[in-house]
Amino acid sequence: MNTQDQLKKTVGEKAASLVQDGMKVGLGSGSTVYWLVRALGERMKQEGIHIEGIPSSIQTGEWANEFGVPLTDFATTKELDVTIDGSDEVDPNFQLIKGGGAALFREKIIAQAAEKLIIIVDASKMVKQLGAYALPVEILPFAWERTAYEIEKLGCVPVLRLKDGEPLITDNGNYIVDCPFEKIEDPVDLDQKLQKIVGVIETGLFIDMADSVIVGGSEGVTMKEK
Ligand SMILES: O=C[C@H](O)[C@H](O)[C@H](O)COP(=O)(O)O
Repeated sequence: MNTQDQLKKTVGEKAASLVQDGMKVGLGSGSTVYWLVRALGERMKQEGIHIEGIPSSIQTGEWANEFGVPLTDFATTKELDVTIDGSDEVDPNFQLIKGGGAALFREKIIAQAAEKLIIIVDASKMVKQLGAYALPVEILPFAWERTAYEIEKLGCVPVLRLKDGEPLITDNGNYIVDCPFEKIEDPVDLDQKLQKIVGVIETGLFIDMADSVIVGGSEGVTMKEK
């Protein structure tokens, strides 16, 4: 396992240790969340705690099944105690860019449903300013070229995300465009402008949502609170 994967494992396990018996937990997506789900399954087996999760992607649901974390859904549960998720960038105000794994729409739903959002990252994701990571935006396949044209007016050239040479289809049946803004001076303003474009389903900007960030770096694990 390389150093970055070791850090992802460490922060995933740290976050799992904060989950308490009886909690309903939003389970994010991505390679860091893999370690979280695995550690939650371990805790359930070893400590006998019982939790229920709602996954933000088909992949996370499969991991939950693999590691024995029971799942529920929003038909039976409207509020979660905590959501734990990875991120692609985190700025000093805890504003986030997410969606590298194309799961941003469901991730934002489980983030909003939770009393607390904990973000787990290795130190490479901590940035002074958002934007070096191209911002993922989920858009409707219908007229996607027009939606991308409107996004372009905000200062980037959106790139349709492909998989095996074809447009990547999200778990929700939509497309993703990756938007290389490079420097996002005002994430709140950009998010508002993007949300106004008809055809934009959801943006990868998570504004004022994260409460804590668990960071794994060379000097160990630190938990930063807002
Ligand atoms: O759509 C994917 C998510 O936003 C992920 O949480 C994000 O891309 C971070 O993933 P990873 O932990 O694999 O770096």
